[in-house]
Amino acid sequence: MKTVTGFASATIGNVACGFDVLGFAIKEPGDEVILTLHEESSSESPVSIKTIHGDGGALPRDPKKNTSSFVVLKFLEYLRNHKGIDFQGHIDLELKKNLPLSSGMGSSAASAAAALIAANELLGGPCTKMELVHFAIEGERVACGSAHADNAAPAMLGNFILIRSYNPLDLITIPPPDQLYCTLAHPHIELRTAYARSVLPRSISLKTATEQWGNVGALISGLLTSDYELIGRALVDVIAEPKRATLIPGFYQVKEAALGAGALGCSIAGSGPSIFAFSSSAATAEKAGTAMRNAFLDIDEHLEADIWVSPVCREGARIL
Ligand SMILES: Nc1ncnc2c1ncn2[C@@H]1O[C@H](COP(=O)(O)OP(=O)(O)O)[C@@H](O)[C@H]1O
Ligand SMILES: N[C@@H](CCOP(=O)(O)O)C(=O)O
Repeated sequence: MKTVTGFASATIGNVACGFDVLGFAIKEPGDEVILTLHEESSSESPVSIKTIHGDGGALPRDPKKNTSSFVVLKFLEYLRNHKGIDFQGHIDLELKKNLPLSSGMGSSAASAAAALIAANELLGGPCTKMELVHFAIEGERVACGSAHADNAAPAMLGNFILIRSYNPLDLITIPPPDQLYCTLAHPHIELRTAYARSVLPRSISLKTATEQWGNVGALISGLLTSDYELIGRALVDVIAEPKRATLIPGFYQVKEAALGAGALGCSIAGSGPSIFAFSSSAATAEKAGTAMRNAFLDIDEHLEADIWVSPVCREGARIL
């Protein structure tokens, strides 16, 4: 038997104005997937979920419904159809779910990326990370009904990832500025990605579109030139945030607190309920975290929130 452990960290999709086309990874926390290879096939499915820790029993144990096992099945299918590798053994999967579910932290994508990096290592590394990312994106379809890449791609590849095109998939890696820090505040409530997508408008005005893509261009420019003031100025979302803010108790108070503590900008992490802020120093990022946590506590709901401060992860999914 051979055992391999894969790790993939939390990601923040959208990054305010880049709905479905921009995301980045932070260093911690993340999901772990432990795969054990058995040379002999022992069941109908080549992948079995043996244990899931930390999900409170919420996640599917059916290998075709959990993102971690589903993407390994897609990976094995690809090997058979495109690499001439017809896997005849069996893989036992153990998932350590360190990321909160429906949190806005890309938890399903982290499970998928961790499983894929481990499966690829287990079978001798037949694929590149750029090949693996296709399966991680498909895992999002299982998780929330849509194959958005802004969590899956940075979970696998690290850095900021801009999705220029979904068909064909065209991903652009943007390394982070050296002094960029992310503060992530996760209130202890759940907001399902699929529901948070259902509240979005199906069409927008030309004025709104123009404002949004102007900020996307400015944000990319700020990231590439390490222009921290421009990054903050461009962190404006006029499409998703106005609709989703109402789903997050205290959103505007938390945003004001982060900016008041010196953060460059602040918006919803992915589809929420987590909220992220950028700062140009670790000290300011820590101050913003304290302010965001206190703001969540001060609202009528008195929400507890977990806070993480992290630079952007440049490595992506890795073997532990
Ligand atoms: N292995 C998995 N890890 C996390 N979520 C999963 C997994 N498999 C299926 N899901 C489902 O994915 C949906 C999206 O949740 P999740 O990805 O945790 O949200 P977010 O991306 O906002 O953190 C949830 O309904 C969750 O139950
Ligand atoms: N672009 C997606 C991002 C979802 O991120 P998640 O971490 O909440 O799953 C969206 O905004 O729906």
